[in-house]
Amino acid sequence: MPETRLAPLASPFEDRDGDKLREECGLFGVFGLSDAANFVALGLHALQHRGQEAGGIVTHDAGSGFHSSKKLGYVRDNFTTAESMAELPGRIGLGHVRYSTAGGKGATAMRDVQPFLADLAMGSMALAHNGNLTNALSIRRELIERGSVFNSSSDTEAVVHLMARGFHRTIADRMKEALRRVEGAFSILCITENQLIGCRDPLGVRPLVLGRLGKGWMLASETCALDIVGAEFVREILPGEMVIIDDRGVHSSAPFETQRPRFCIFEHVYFSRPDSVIGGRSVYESRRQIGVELAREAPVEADLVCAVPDSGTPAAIGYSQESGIPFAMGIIRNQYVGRTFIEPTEQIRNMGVRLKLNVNRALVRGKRVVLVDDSVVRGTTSLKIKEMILDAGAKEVHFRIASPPTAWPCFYGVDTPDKEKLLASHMTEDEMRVHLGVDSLRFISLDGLYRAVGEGEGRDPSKPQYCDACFSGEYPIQPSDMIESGRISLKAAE
Ligand SMILES: O=P(O)(O)OC[C@H]1O[C@H](OP(=O)(O)OP(=O)(O)O)[C@H](O)[C@@H]1O
Ligand SMILES: NC(=O)CC[C@H](N)C(=O)O
Ligand code: SF4
Ligand SMILES: [Mg+2]
Repeated sequence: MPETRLAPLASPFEDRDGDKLREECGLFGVFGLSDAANFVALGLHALQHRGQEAGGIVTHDAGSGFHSSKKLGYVRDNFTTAESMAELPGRIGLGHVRYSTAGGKGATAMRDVQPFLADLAMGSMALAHNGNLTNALSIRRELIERGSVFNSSSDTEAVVHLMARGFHRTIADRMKEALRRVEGAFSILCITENQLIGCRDPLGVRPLVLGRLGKGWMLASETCALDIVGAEFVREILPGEMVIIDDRGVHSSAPFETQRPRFCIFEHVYFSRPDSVIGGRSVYESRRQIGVELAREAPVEADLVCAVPDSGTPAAIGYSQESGIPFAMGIIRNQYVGRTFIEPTEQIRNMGVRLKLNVNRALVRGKRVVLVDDSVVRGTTSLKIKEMILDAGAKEVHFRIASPPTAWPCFYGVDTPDKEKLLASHMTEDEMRVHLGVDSLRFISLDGLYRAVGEGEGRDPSKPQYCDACFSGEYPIQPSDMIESGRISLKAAE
């Protein structure tokens, strides 16, 4: 018989060292609509940018109980046929698209794909998570010692086991009890045989919104997922709030001690879709405004403003509007390359961004070009694009970046390279300019970014309004597992 081994205990929360800032996960839950799985599949499709490794849907049908389907890859390839939907009957549904932040290196293993379906003493439930738990490893260790048998290498599974071992009588109360024990960032959805439950961590690091369609309710990571099914946006779930949705409506409670919210500012910069609305602000408008602030902070004489598409586009438009320099499509994106393009051979891997982006040679020849991108992480994209654009005959290249230098890793649901691989962790802005070989390079200031997302006075250093740890190194939640294992030493932890 072939041997089956679970990953060794130490591996689940190793630094995954992705190449880039990888997105997070997307959540979509439906209550009270027949064929809920159809809505879930559409909602997940709208949230595909948040995770492309895998997707899963669990439904509950009053007659036949729970049904689950979990697959690696895109929603469009796995959940679009009538047959795949027929396997998921019921009027309660929960879906998840995943980009892993915990678990073994490499591609997502099937056993880590969410939602997790579990039988508890009082009934079955399915649970899905966006975020990352910073004390999952120590909880896992403790629970394994007490006899829990973990089936995945995901941090999220700790919540399931805490719920299974809880003292309370209802699933919602068990969930509260479990979530009071975990630390980190979480927007979590859970379905039972008669409820859809949603909860945001006390700091509200990750998003979660409530929508309504006819007699049905929805909870989703972003409003763009409500739009795709024609649902009305009702409101955001508040930081630290739990909502329980059943046939009588939506019931809200506050299971945690109140804390000052610290929403992830990078959601505004990059992760969320530009057609989503966060905190009453259009993401597109925030990004355009970042471009406006950048043009004020870092003007330059040039002939064209071009975006590194797609995520740099709204900021490039803002830069152009404020500076008066015309916006043009100097870089064209191949729409058929996903965010995680399969790079089968070394030779193809080396082509890197060329697979996705190409320079509009006729346009940029002889021009002084301002290039606007949302972020510089390792600098790989910027380096390649600069080469391509100079090769096409541009006279000057000026990079303008719509976020401050990314110098610190994220522990709250975004997979980041090791700190030393982040260009900004060991280079000043000017050293980066020399490294990238461009005529000028400027990042938006942290204050400028705060202003662009609606904080007119900028960042309040005594009470920052957002999580901005990847720029500031000020972590609002201790990454306990990482500190305990000696893998990081942080400003905040020193
Ligand atoms: O400095 P780097 O390490 O190259 O990382 C920064 C780049 O990575 C992201 O783009 P990516 O190509 O990953 O995806 P996108 O299509 O979502 O912009 C981001 O938008 C930057 O362009
Ligand atoms: N990116 C995320 O939000 C991931 C959720 C969870 N930590 C996982 O790895 O599956
Ligand atoms: S560290 Fe950065 S990416 Fe992570 S939650 Fe905070 S702001 Fe967002
Ligand atoms: Mg990009």
